[in-house]
Amino acid sequence: MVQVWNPNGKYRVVSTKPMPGTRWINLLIEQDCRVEICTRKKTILSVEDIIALIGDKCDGVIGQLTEDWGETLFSALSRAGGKAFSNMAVGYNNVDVNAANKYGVAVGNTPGVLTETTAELAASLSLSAARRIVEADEFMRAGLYDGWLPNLFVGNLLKGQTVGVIGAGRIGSAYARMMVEGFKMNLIYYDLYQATRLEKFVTAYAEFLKANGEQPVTWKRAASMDEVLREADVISLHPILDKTTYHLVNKERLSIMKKEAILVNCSRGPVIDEVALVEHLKQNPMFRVGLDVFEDEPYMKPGLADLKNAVVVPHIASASKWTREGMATLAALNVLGKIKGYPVWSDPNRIEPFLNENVPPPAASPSIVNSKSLGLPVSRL
Ligand SMILES: NC(=O)C1=CN([C@@H]2O[C@H](COP(=O)(O)OP(=O)(O)OC[C@H]3O[C@@H](n4cnc5c(N)ncnc54)[C@H](O)[C@@H]3O)[C@@H](O)[C@H]2O)C=CC1
Ligand SMILES: O=C(O)C(=O)CO
Repeated sequence: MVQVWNPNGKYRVVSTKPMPGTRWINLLIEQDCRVEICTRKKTILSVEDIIALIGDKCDGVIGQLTEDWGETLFSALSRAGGKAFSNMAVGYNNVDVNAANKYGVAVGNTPGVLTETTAELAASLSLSAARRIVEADEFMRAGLYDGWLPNLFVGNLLKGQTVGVIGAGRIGSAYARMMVEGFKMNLIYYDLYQATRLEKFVTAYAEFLKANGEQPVTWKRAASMDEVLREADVISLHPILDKTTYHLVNKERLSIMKKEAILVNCSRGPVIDEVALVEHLKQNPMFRVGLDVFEDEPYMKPGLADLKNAVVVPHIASASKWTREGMATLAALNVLGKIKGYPVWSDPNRIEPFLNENVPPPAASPSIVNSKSLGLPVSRL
């Protein structure tokens, strides 16, 4: 149930799951690591399962967003001599960073490499919901199509409508750009910070459209999230999950959205109150959702699976081959960097040098979220 690579390696690195590609394994082996990969069929490993994997001596662990990395696991890792953990994910709401700090364990994540892939899935869900693709597909397969009809699966036109983005960070901004440029939608966004590059992009695109005699697109930074919910026709959620974003979309907020709006969630399930959402979908058949994430993954709240106005996929937003291999590489290099005493890369938004397969990666950890708390040195590169 454990696959071992380079058994005589000096440092023991455990991966709680097999991960795509082989580059991440090779990079670890080249730096004298013994790599142990858990191959158990059980999808979600418990804290006890992971304690058993850590054992008595473990220098670092690569883990998954389904695992509960809190006090118990960080103390177990620390007892085994480990100082490094990396999630194979950009989101790390499954990690208690304070507990990691207490045991001096560096916590890595994998930003950037999944930005476009995740935004593309959000765009796919937006289109699937707007054009009722899943419903129509089911209809065809059921043999119900008996000829073209003026009223068959009529959906929403995106062009000229308003796309709303909540959390215009890396992924939210990439999604906004796709929807604005791809479908000539106007943008309204809400974030704690100004998305300057996104604003500049939309302004430049508007100029381009105007110069070509077309209606220019517009953008607005909303003063509140409610403003986005009231005004947008398609709304996509891209904030981190923390105390401030738990149930950000609840019963009251659903009620202020347009009756024919589309809501997409590729962030984390608990950002939406899913029970309230199921009720809202039942009451408003023209309201549609595209969901990649769920409040109690892997489960859906009762009733959701029966609703035709919901498109649901199993947390696959980052699932492209290039991205998943890149995530594995970044996670492995986060752990390796700490083990080898390398500094932390100065800009986690500029991770390309780590992904170039033709040259060795920089001697740094690409992204350590608690580097400041641990006082880790920063790379000058
Ligand atoms: N479904 C999936 O497979 C994936 C999900 N994700 C999720 O997407 C999240 C975002 O990823 P990135 O864009 O790379 O992170 P990011 O840090 O670049 O963007 C997050 C944005 O949310 C904003 N934000 C934080 N609190 C907010 C609030 N209360 N209201 C509005 N905005 C708020 C931040 O200011 C920031 O701009 C991750 O934390 C993760 O949970 C990421 C990748 C794949
Ligand atoms: O990276 C993340 O946060 C995910 O959800 C998986 O890609």
